[in-house]
Amino acid sequence: MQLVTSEQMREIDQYTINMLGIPAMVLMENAGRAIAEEVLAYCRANSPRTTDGRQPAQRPAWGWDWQKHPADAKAGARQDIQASREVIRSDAGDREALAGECWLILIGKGNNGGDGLVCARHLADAGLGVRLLYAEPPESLRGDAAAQHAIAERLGLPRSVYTPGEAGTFSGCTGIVDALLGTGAKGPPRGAYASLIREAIGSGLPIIAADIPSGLDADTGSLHDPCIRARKTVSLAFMKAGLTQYPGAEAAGEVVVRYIGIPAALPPHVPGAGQLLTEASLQSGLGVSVDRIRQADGHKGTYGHVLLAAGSLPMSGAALLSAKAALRAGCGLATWALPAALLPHTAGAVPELMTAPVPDDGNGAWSEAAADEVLRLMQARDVLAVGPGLGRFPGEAGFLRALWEGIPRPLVVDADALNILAAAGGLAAWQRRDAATVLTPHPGEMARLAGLSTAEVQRDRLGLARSFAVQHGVTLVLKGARTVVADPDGSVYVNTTGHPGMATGGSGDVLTGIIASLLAQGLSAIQAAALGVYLHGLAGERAASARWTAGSLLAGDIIEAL
Ligand SMILES: NC(=O)C1=CN([C@@H]2O[C@H](COP(=O)(O)OP(=O)(O)OC[C@H]3O[C@@H](n4cnc5c(N)ncnc54)[C@H](O)[C@@H]3O)[C@@H](O)[C@H]2O)[C@@H](O)CC1
Ligand SMILES: [K+]
Repeated sequence: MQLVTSEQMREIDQYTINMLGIPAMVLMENAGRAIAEEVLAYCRANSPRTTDGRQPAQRPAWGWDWQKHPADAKAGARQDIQASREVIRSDAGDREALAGECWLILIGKGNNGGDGLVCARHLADAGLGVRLLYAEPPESLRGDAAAQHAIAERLGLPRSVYTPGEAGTFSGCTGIVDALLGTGAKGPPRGAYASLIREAIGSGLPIIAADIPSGLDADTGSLHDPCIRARKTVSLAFMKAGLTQYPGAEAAGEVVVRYIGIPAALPPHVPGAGQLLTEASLQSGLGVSVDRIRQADGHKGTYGHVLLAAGSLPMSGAALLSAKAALRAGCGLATWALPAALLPHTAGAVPELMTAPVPDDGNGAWSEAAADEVLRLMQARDVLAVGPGLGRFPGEAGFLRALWEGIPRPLVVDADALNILAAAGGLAAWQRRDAATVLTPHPGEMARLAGLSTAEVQRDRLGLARSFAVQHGVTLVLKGARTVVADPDGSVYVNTTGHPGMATGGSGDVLTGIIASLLAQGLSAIQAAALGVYLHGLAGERAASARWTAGSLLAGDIIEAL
């Protein structure tokens, strides 16, 4: 599924209206109607007055649901048809059930407010009580939004203009539609918008947001103060990038992307902000399947050989987790290069794993000289993963630089290897590698690599990942909820799988092993990184739901679920 920024959405709107000739009023009509359908669906699923015995929609405890664009998949088209049928049903049968509902529609003065006015009209027709609350006097509306206001006036929809602090603003209401600010918003909500948002949140009523929650930065997912907290957000035409990233994803609640007549194919001059990683987009966009098929006549050599330079006396488990994950992700062989002193303590822990002890003066630590042995081992291996549990040690920069420059094969750099890279001047000071290079930082490691604070990294994860990958010619996996994967060619992917229980020690080591394994099986850097984060998240979800609660999930469980 395509992600867009506000600016890109504006260009797409303009192209659709001016170049294709689809009238803006048609788009607004479709948008408002789609939002109304989502309000009705919400009412039916949550109202005690629902009498037709249908099960309320199960809201996922995390993640989001979205309605697929009809062009995305046949399943999506079916959902759209079903949504229309439900409205017909409501016209005929549910009026009584919906009659107790009274929704307050918050109207801003731009086109987002226009969408709210269309929504109100459809809700009233479906039998809901509606009240319009304008943030500013309706005379301030222009263009299509003003035309929608005039229609609402002729229909006699009850309305008032917001007065801060006035008693009774929300009394008798069962829900709120937030149509205050959309993709045309600039900066934190000002004036009446700010106080109305605060009062709406304070009312405790369920809120459904039109396009984006007002106060959200639609590009980055950071929140202005104040920002609407929605139960559901109806993203129009395309998913706005900021809805995928925390804290925006939290403020948006369940996200539903609805088709409003804007073609699914982007205009030629609009690049898009990225793609959501789903099974469908992995297959169609990146040409990889989640099902890893084995050849009938394949042998262990067919699926590649991973070398792992990892582990030190206090952190040998990190290497074992990476190695086992690599084997579970399907590589034919894995060898662990380890400081020799670790061998007696770890031999046989993963029986399928080969070991290659590296001289260490008996201290269980790495040294600059150890790079020679890793380089020698790499002559007969396909991929090197370096970092998990590596530790910091004298000569570390020389060690890593020797591997970085001396290995003409794919390289996965994680954990302490990333910290070594950052301490040695960052990527600006290192030459570009020709072979695939995948970096897998968590936000703290990313901050060190990019010379930023962790908060700065988290403020615009998509933008930073893209610019870093392009600037340094590496494939970047910026971990965290909704992991971002960026390719040196500027393409960006946002993962959709994962589970809060995966926030546990060793989870990243497992991911490193999976990505290295997929590289060894011949996938490109972006294929391996994208499929790797998708599978890692999916395995985490399965491990959590099958046997464990979120809090008790261990990294090893993710490997078992692979
Ligand atoms: N033709 C189109 O372009 C379509 C637009 N659509 C809707 O229109 C929205 C975009 O509409 P607009 O571009 O008119 O913009 P918005 O409706 O998002 O808001 C812009 C208005 O809010 C004011 N404003 C901006 N930032 C503010 C802030 N921080 N505090 C207070 N006021 C602020 C501006 O002065 C402007 O009047 C989309 O999000 C979507 O909901 C849909 O109707 C589909 C078609
Ligand atoms: K909104």
